[in-house]
Amino acid sequence: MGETWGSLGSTLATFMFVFAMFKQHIPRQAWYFLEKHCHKLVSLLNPYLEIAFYEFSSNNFLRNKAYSEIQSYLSGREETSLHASRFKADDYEEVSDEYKGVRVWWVLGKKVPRTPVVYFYPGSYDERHYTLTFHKRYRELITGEYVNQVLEEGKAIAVRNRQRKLYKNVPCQAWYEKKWSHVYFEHPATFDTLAMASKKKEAIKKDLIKFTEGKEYYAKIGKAWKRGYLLFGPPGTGKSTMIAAMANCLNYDVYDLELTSVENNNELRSLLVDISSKSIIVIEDIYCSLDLSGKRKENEEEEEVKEEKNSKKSNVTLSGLLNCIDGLWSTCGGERIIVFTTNHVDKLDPALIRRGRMDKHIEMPYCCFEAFKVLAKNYLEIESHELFHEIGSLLGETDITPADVAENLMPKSDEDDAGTCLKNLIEALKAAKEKAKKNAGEEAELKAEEANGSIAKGNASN
Ligand SMILES: Nc1ncnc2c1ncn2[C@@H]1O[C@H](COP(=O)(O)OP(=O)(O)OP(=O)(O)O)[C@@H](O)[C@H]1O
Ligand SMILES: [Mg+2]
Repeated sequence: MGETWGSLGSTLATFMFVFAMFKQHIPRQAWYFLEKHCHKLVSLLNPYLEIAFYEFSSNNFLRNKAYSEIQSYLSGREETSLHASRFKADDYEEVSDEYKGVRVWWVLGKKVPRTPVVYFYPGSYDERHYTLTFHKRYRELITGEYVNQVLEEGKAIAVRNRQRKLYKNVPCQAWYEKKWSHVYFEHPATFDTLAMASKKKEAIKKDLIKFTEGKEYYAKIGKAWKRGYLLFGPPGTGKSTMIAAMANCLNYDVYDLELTSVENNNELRSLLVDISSKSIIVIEDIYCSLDLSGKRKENEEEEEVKEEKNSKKSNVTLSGLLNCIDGLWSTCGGERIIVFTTNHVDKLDPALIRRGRMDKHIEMPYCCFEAFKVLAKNYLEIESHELFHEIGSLLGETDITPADVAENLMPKSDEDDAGTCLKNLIEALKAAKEKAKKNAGEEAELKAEEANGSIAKGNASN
């Protein structure tokens, strides 16, 4: 067999040599004709077939799922099989596999395959791709059963090994550059450690779980499988902590979308379609990210003119954002949660936060007694104390954020015990109460002065 191939190889080489000599005398049309038929000849003689699976689809929007699944499958095989050679990226090393007694070979590469290729996904030749080689005789078995099994198994392995990630968008110069960079998401916040009234917390948890289980339901009612949450409240009330708790509860990735570094609506759209399912898309401080206080622009042209004027700054418009939240593009991916946070809920455009876009509005309030008890348990590992009563009544009289309570409860040295920390908190609460009283007094004085001024003005004009 080897000899046959060897002699065939040298015959072809001689043919190619002679062919190259006469090449210059052959007219262009004839050259193309010969080239075409030579390829046919080679593919006819080669008993092996190759299939390429490209990393990116030609429209450059999505990473091919098949590519990722094959990657997971092969890395899974590497872990389970003692004999499997290492499968390094870009090294063209071959890994063999067997299915129902049929041998196949996988290679990861960037170059043009030498033999005829069936493109499962369109892509340019220098992209990364896996090439699967097998004997033509088993074409149906391999392209059907085997490939399906690889993809299924790869998907299962990926879910099992999933280490969650925190993504942030990065400005990119060229289409092939990655739009999102990531680190591993390791925030320790959970719903157990979140300081909040337990009834409210349970309701949010149930809402989230119901959402994750709702694939069929969403399909039945004809709604995209996504849910919007608006978290609003003063700084330090736990909005970001809540997002971390949500991600940990659902085992989702987090995409932290910084709108100010998104150049325009088009870029926002392509960022969005690049987000995988089972993820939380977060836009923090939505009020500060964009000028969303004004009315929704009725005239798209107006926005385009504005876009041209400040081509350097972010030109994401309110309508662009709205389109991404619940326009047709928003349905790419599925099983996604969108969370907006803000300290200024009253200043947001109602279009942005209407139900359907932001389905659930969650107010993150100042610290109540129940929330304080969660923090005391987290920070001091106590569930009751003689100072709890006093703290309870002070919390009822003044506004303090969970962040401030937490800071006071945290022991600052080895000598600090629970009593010391609780006393610190009582001092902080009293100081906050005094401050609030003083501010209220000053405000009342100012109002009285203003009222007197307007009366005096009225008298003078009379
Ligand atoms: N409800 C809470 N439960 C537990 N910890 C909290 C809570 N709120 C605040 N904290 C603590 O205070 C810190 C600040 O909270 P966080 O960043 O979540 O506030 P925020 O509402 O996002 O504030 P900002 O509006 O400034 O972004 C957190 O690291 C956490 O330790
Ligand atoms: Mg925050």
